[in-house]
Amino acid sequence: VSPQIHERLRHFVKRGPLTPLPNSNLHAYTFEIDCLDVARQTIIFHLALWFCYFFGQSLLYVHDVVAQRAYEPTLPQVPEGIIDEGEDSVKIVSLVKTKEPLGATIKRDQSTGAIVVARVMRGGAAHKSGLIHEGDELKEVNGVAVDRRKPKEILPLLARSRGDVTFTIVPAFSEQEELSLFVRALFDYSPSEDPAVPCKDAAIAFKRGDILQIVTTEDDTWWQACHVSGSNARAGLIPSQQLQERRVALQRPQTFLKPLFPSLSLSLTIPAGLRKSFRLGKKSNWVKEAARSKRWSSGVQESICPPTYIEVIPYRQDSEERHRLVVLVGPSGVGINELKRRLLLSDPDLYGTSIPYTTREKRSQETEGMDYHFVSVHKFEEDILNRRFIDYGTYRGHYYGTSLNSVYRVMAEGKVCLLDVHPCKLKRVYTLEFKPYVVFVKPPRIEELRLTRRRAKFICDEEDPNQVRMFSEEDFEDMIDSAETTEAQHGHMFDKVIVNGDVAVAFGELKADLQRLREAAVRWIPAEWLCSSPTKARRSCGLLAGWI
Ligand SMILES: Nc1ncnc2c1ncn2[C@@H]1O[C@H](COP(=O)(O)OP(=O)(O)OP(=O)(O)O)[C@@H](O)[C@H]1O
Repeated sequence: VSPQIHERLRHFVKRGPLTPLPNSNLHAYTFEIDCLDVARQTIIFHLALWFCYFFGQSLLYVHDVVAQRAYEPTLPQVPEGIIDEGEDSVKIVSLVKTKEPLGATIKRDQSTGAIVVARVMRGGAAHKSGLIHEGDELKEVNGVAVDRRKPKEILPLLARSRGDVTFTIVPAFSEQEELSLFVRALFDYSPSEDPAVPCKDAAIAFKRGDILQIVTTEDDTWWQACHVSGSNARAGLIPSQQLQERRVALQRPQTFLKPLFPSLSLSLTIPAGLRKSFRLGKKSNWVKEAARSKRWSSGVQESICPPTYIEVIPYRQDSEERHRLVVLVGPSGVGINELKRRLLLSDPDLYGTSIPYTTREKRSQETEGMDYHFVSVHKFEEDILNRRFIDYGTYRGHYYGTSLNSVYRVMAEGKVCLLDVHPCKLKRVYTLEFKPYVVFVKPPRIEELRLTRRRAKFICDEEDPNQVRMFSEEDFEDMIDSAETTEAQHGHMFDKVIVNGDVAVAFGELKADLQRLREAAVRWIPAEWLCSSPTKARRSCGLLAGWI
């Protein structure tokens, strides 16, 4: 039956739509059923045909509407001459005017003479439409140019309007649109794993270290941002700084807020420039305990806010200043010296390292300026007073330290200076002058540590390089524990995190990364290096005060 019905329908359609009789009830339609051979059809067939026709006709009608896109609203023509070449883009807003007023006031701008929207009343038709905003410049009302009229001449135009009122508007330049705030994300975010995101499709994923442009911070909880690099420039939702801080605060262990031994926190100064494996070796239980307390206490002082985003600005490097400071930080024994050694060997003309200062006696096999700069106690203390050390400390009655001079020396040779400092001392060089690139060397999971370090030994006494020992299970645990704390406290300063599992892989990654850094025309540097006062962006959204 259906092919026949289809055939009949086609026939009807060709002949044009059927017209119901004025008394349109079911029995009154004629439907030209004469074209069917009534004699050969049962009553049921007629009824089926009738229904199919009825719905079929509707279906064909809908098809035509969709095919011709006749459902789209038609915008009025933009009158010629109203908009000059190169002028701001206009928008045409059509509102349905009821008896209710539009809920907006207009005024003449004193400086430009333009007619602008002075106020949009909350809850009024204009406000509810979301299409008219304060500061919008009115060009036309219902096709009549208004830009040379007085406000009182425009009101009658509106009063006369019934039904649709069409406005031609130059949208106001909104402060919020002006927001051009770049941040580096300090955490990984995946909307698919976030049950709280209002709309997963409207959000964007990012990784720690990604540079994001914040487009709007109107919503306190969900900002809008887009990736600066990459093909997808679509803005999407990201957790706001406040939201992320709240989330981290909820996850943070209570001990973080309660230092165990606050009084010990400043008493430990770890010498710089020493082989850290030696530091690992000299750890006594007391030292370990104190080190733990130091982590929490300094953490509380420095990281009241959990790291969320850090404001950055683009910095164009000129070829003259390609060689900068590369700071390697990480827990003792993680492999910083190993990576530094491999970099120096791979390209001795490109990389150099700062030579530590010490007050201890030079040994026969040591060379001044190669192993250490050997100086007197008086000279060392003078340099301490003159703030010439990035980091210094004492061991067995001798001073050891890394001086700013030794960094300047390497940089003056046109080399990339590889510096290894305790993260607490990073602040000393975290300035525009040095523009450090900070690499955090992180241990892998404990299983991989056991596997990769099963034959590794480290020097455990600075005074005696022959004193070596193997890693213990406790060393691994301390390394992981310390890495977590360092990352939580100083992670906002890290440009790159390298996991040192397989040393060849870690070295390859570090080398390639430093190569990319040298070749990059633009670098994203912390805004705090350049602007001590709040930036325009900070003012406009009232955020990012201090570090975030
Ligand atoms: N990925 C790795 N796989 C195996 N052994 C490693 C790896 N990285 C480093 N080592 C070895 O671990 C030992 C300690 O490394 P290294 O001295 O570089 O650590 P460090 O971070 O400089 O330590 P410290 O800060 O305490 O001086 C060395 O014997 C080194 O060769």
